[in-house]
Amino acid sequence: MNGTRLARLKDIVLRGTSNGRTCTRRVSLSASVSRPARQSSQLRQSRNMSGDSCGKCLTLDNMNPNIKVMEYAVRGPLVIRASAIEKELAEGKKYPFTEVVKANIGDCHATGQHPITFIRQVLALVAYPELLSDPRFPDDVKQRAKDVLSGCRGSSVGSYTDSPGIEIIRKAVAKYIEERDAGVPASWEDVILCAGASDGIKSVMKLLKARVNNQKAGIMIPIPQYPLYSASLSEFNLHSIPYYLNEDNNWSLELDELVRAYDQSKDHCNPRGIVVINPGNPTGQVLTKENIETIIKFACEKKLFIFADEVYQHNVYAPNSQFHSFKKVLREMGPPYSNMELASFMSGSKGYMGECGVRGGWSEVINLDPDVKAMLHKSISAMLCPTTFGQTLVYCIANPPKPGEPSYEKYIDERSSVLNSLKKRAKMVEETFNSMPGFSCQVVQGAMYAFPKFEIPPKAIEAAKAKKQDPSVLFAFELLESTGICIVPGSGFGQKEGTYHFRTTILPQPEQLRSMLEKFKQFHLQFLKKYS
Ligand SMILES: Cc1ncc(COP(=O)(O)O)c(C=O)c1O
Repeated sequence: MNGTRLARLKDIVLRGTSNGRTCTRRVSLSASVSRPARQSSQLRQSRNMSGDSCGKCLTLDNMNPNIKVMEYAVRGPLVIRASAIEKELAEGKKYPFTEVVKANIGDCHATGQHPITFIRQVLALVAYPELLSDPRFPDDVKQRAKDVLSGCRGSSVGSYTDSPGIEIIRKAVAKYIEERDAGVPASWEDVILCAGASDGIKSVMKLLKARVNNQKAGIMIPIPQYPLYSASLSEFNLHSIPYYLNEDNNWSLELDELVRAYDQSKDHCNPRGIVVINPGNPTGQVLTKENIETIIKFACEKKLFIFADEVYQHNVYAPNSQFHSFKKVLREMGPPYSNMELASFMSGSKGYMGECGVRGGWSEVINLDPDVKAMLHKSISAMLCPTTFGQTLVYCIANPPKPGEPSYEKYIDERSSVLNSLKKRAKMVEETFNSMPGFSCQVVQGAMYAFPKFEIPPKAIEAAKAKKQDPSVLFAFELLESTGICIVPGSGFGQKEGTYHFRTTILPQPEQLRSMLEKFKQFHLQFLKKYS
């Protein structure tokens, strides 16, 4: 048969022996593979099976190198150790503490936050529509559940939905955005529902080509950053261009630094985008409108795609801070800025909802070239659809109880109680760290974290060096082993050379947080003594 002729192949079954046992493997080959390619593939497979006795096809040597270089500190080695300690405690092993406090991750319900009743009731009804006639559920809850079910094929959340999400929910999100942005129009066709903001961010980021004009494409990211960004950039083989937030000015984002970072990156990459996290994680700063205008002007001049991570838009605590969406500011600036490409991201995991495990969020992507937009939709369609529970959560956020509806008062009560308590905890954390010797903690204006700077004694730095660890990692491990408190070392987010930080959430409930901070203080004194 002609070697170049394409042959249509069915699945083939390969047989080999392993330790005397016969093993069989079904290998699905692509629909059109040239005959020589097929023969050599068969040969490789059979060699592997007989020679390497059913050895692994996928090894560290031949796997995707981009995944190997990925790091995600929020769930890194420290957290693995914390989980191991938790198990050991449950099995009766003795530690100088009785519980592990997971202050490493913004997982609200895991640290005792109560779910919002309205959200859970709507989720319950869409899951089990028989309850629609149950008098314990208020009418507005029933109506929201019916709305969602009417958008589901077969009136069941067990069906796939359109890939960008259920149309009535996308329309509700567009309306919500318009109201949030004081009437600046939003099109439902620019809204894409996603399985958490992480999913939305990655879907847009993967549109960027990894190499442009023979150079790696680069994305500007804040330092400190939320490690999803560095991890995703590694995964997509894109270059990180770090720009530093100014800690001395409450983690402000300054133009000079953007220009420096951009100019220095030009030798080794082709800058294509900029990520801004507002309110900031891990730094908790809330950008002013003027600040956002400056960033937009910079991005316009340098032709950068803007990724506005706005998942903490409900979490603003400082009395003189206010959330301004990038979309609103950009539209109000008029042309050419109002025509810039922007993707903004929102999540059901944060805010007053804290429904991290439900996996719901949205992206609003504006001014995209229509052909690119078609590609984005094609790309997400390969993943079928975001979860219907995640979409239902989004519907509850976008269409919450209105004044006069039966759930309204309880909803407002629960929502304000979560947000007011977070505000108090933000203050408590900031004040405690600022009272500790060698610590400085900026005002937690928003989000769910504090990122204090602290001094580490030279002997501890040497001890860390001997272990090939960043000193912030040594501190965090010792804190965990002595107190059960799990935080994330500053090195996981990026920190200026010679400075040491860590990130803690403000999420433990007030009593637990108070006791955690007390233990933290005592540990710190012991640490200073140990390494003095
Ligand atoms: C800044 C930021 N962006 C995105 C996410 C991801 O959120 P989600 O749970 O919606 O994927 C997080 C989660 O902590 C975050 O802090």
